[in-house]
Amino acid sequence: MALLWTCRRNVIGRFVNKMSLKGRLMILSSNSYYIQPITSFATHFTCSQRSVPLNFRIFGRLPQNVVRHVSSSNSTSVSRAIVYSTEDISTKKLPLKDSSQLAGPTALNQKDGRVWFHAGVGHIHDDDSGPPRNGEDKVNSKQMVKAMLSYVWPKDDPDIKKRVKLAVGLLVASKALNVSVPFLFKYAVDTLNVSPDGNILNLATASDTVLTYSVALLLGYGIARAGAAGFNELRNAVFARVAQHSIRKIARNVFLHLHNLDLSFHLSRKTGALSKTIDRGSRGINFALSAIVFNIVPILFELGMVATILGFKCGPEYAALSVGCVGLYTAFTLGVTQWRTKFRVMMNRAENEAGNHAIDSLINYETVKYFNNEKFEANKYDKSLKKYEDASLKTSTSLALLNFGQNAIFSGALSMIMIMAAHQISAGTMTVGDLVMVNGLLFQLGVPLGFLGSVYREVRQALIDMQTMFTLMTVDPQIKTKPNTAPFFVTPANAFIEFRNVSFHYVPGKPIFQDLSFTIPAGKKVAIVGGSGSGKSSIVRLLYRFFEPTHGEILIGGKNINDISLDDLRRAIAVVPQDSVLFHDTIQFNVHYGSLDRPMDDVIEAAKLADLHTSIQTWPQGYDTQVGERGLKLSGGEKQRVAIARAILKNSPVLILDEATSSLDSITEQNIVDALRRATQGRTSIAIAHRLSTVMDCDTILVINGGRLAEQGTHNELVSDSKSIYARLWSTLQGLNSIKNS
Ligand SMILES: Nc1ncnc2c1ncn2[C@@H]1O[C@H](COP(=O)(O)OP(=O)(O)OP(=O)(O)O)[C@@H](O)[C@H]1O
Repeated sequence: MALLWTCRRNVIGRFVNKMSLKGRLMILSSNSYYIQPITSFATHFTCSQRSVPLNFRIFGRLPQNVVRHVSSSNSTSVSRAIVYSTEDISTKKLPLKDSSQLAGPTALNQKDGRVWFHAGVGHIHDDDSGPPRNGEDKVNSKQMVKAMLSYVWPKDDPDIKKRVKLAVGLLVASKALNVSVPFLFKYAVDTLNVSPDGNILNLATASDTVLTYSVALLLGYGIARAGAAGFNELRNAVFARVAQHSIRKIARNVFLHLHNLDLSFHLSRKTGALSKTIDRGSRGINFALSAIVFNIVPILFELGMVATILGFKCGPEYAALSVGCVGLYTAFTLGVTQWRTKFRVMMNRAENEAGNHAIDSLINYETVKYFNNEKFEANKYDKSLKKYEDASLKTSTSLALLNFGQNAIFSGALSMIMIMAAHQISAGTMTVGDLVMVNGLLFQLGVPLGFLGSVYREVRQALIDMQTMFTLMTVDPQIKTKPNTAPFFVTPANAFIEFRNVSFHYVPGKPIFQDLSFTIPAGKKVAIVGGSGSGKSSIVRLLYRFFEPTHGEILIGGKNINDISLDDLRRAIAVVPQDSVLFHDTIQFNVHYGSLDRPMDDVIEAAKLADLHTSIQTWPQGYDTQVGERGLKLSGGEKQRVAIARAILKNSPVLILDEATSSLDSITEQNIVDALRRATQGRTSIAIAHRLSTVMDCDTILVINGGRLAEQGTHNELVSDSKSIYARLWSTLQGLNSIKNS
């Protein structure tokens, strides 16, 4: 059953209108509910500052008017909401009078306190960059036109403006010449057909003047046609720079914007689809602009001219018929195109699906091979291709219908006008030249009209693409530098870190930290250990402000990291992540990436410290060795050493090593541990490791368990308490080592 929620008060952020999400309604108590997402992006489901209705489809039986005043203390829950059944939304809203009348768990047909529901407003997304999410309110047409104009009419670029003006001038000239063509033809025909006294001309006795005059007119006809085409092409050439310039500018801006968005945003999006959004959106601007300025407006302009000429020259019925024909033609075209759009959407979707599948499958080449799943992958790919094939067939068939209908309308109107003209010619009120002119004018009008369907469809698509892209531009990063934040420099001397009563979760209902507190003194080497999934890497993400705690504070140098600019904070921390992903470039580029303005000597020094330099020298191309996509041509250990080298090159007062040596053999690991000891001298360093042997010499070891700091101390202190988690971990490790060595 579909329900309407009206959020009354903003809880977390802005609500996304027209979205499609899946989640489950958690019932905490008789009047306390919250939405538990089951897809990652649904995490972003929030209420609006505005009242925004949203349809929910609940799987299971639900009474008509179900919940009133949904509330919960949980930060991700709806603080206050009213739920109505959809049957009532258009006419009257029927909230329950009393929240005590809430449907109980049985009525909600829920299991273990959960009701599964599917929410959606029926918005068709033909682009799997996904529906708008957190903070993404769809931009409206006005905002879009404004944004579009800012690129084609840039305030600070007179050259572009000049080009736009010139292009419009060329357009008017081209249309004026175009309309003059049938006139010149008419006069040429009349000159050759009718003598100055109004009788049929006998060409055998006609004077040379008649011939010269008609030749001049026909020459003019040719020049006008060529001129119209020439101006048209010139206009395209002049406008090309405007279009390309705006595409480049907007693509750059969107790209930069994407880099400013939160990690959580990127984790919930498909990267391929995002790049498509930029690509399609920026091209969409060009297309929509060109189509509107050089197609739709010119058609209207030409129709106006033709109708006026026909009205004055041949009579109002001609004007009415031609306008009527164009009106019917347009209505038919738009109607059928609208109907056909869904096939196009299906095609796009299937194409994206097939593309995503192909990429995913090829990226996982090795996994596919390890499990002999080539056939399975091919079948899955073929399923998407089949969908594409079906949709593509429907697109072609419906196009045939569109073309036929357009031709039928146009030919019918043309014949009627010709018959009317023939009557007038026989009555002597029109000449044969007039008939030729009417025919020419209508035919000329038919040429751009023939493109109307595809232009309309493409413009609609372009507008959707632009909307997706501009909507993306409206997404505000949740994590950003506060305005007027004063510069703050973390130095090795003040790089002490404190987590103060930090609570955090990625997904509501699954807390990662609860009241986590610890301090890391400046210049000390601290290790964080704990079971897999205990939240060790999450500590790093919180410190780096990739995510924000739901409660508590994180301080560096005695200052809350929220009060430090992201730039200052992130400059102070160098991270060697758990999965080191490299750029598809050379080793040198990848190490240099740690600090692009440092000289090559420093790059080599960092590589030496990371025990990488010797390996690099054994490769034929040395530092110019290509590492392959995501560094796939390097071994796990080599990748880790590149990541360590670039972190060393960054030269930050805080160095974080997240399982930085997990892929190394014992000798290399020992070399690196020694090197890191030197590199971390005088810096604050945090080492996350499963292999406790690598953290034995740390000044403090923090043991995380159950979202809290369970233990802390030096290795010896922790091992001496045989009941400690650390001691148990240590003895397990020792046991494993003795099995290995026996
Ligand atoms: N973006 C995310 N969205 C939802 N859950 C997440 C996300 N990132 C991590 N988690 C979950 O948070 C928990 C802690 O993850 P984290 O990576 O911090 O653990 P860890 O202690 O570093 O684990 P390991 O030792 O296995 O690397 C895990 O259960 C993980 O599944």
